[in-house]
Amino acid sequence: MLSAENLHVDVGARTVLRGVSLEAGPGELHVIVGPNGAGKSTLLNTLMGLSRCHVRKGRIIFKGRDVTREPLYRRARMGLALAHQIPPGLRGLTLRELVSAMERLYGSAREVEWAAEILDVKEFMDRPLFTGMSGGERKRVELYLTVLQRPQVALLDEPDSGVDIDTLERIERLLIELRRRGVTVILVSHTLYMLEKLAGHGAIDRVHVLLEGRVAASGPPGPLLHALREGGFHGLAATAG
Ligand SMILES: Nc1ncnc2c1ncn2[C@@H]1O[C@H](COP(=O)(O)OP(=O)(O)OP(=O)(O)O)[C@@H](O)[C@H]1O
Repeated sequence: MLSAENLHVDVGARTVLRGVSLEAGPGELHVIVGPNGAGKSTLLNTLMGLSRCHVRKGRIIFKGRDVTREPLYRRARMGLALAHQIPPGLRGLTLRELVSAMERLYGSAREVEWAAEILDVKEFMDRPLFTGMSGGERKRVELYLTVLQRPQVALLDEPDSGVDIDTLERIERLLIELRRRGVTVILVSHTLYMLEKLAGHGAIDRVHVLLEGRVAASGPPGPLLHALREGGFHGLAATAG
């Protein structure tokens, strides 16, 4: 469905990714973990096609097509969506107005009623975006807007950061449901506790550990999450050599 082949990416004057490869099939949930600054957001932004991420080498294949040079809007039309780590500011619109505009673009919001329920966003419908929303509320709305695009591949950048434990549980349910519905998810997360729960449900297909712009380890979640719990990224880096 989506693969990165030996991606080397510069942001500004800095080389951030140094040969990253991964391959996610239909309906798979892949998790990217790594220390702050390892390049996780840059990887998602590059897959989405944000113009500040300059691909110096390597390719991105989406649905069998080389999209490395395709602009963001074309990738979005093909079925790729990104939930930002820090949702961009929107002004002058209520959530209801945005939902009805998106409904015209992507089809019925009724199709994703299940996501509105899981994320419990109804109370925000008549609030202007994102005025006065707490960090966790904003994350829920951002996730809902991503699902509303009915993507085939959802790139989720730390949807779980700064949210309370009840919201974490909602996000877990959302991830399990997206996977069940055949949506491919690439998730960046620091929440080991949530990842272990998801792995316990058999909901994670693969974990990739990114260290200094390279995939230091990649595999099924059990052994990798265990190694991270025991030794942190430092321990894993030592094992990976
Ligand atoms: N425009 C830029 N100019 C210079 N360096 C940049 C730029 N954008 C990102 N970087 C650097 O690239 C590195 C990777 O950033 P990125 O946001 O991808 O990390 P991350 O793994 O997502 O980190 P975190 O876990 O803290 O969110 C960081 O060291 C960051 O400072």
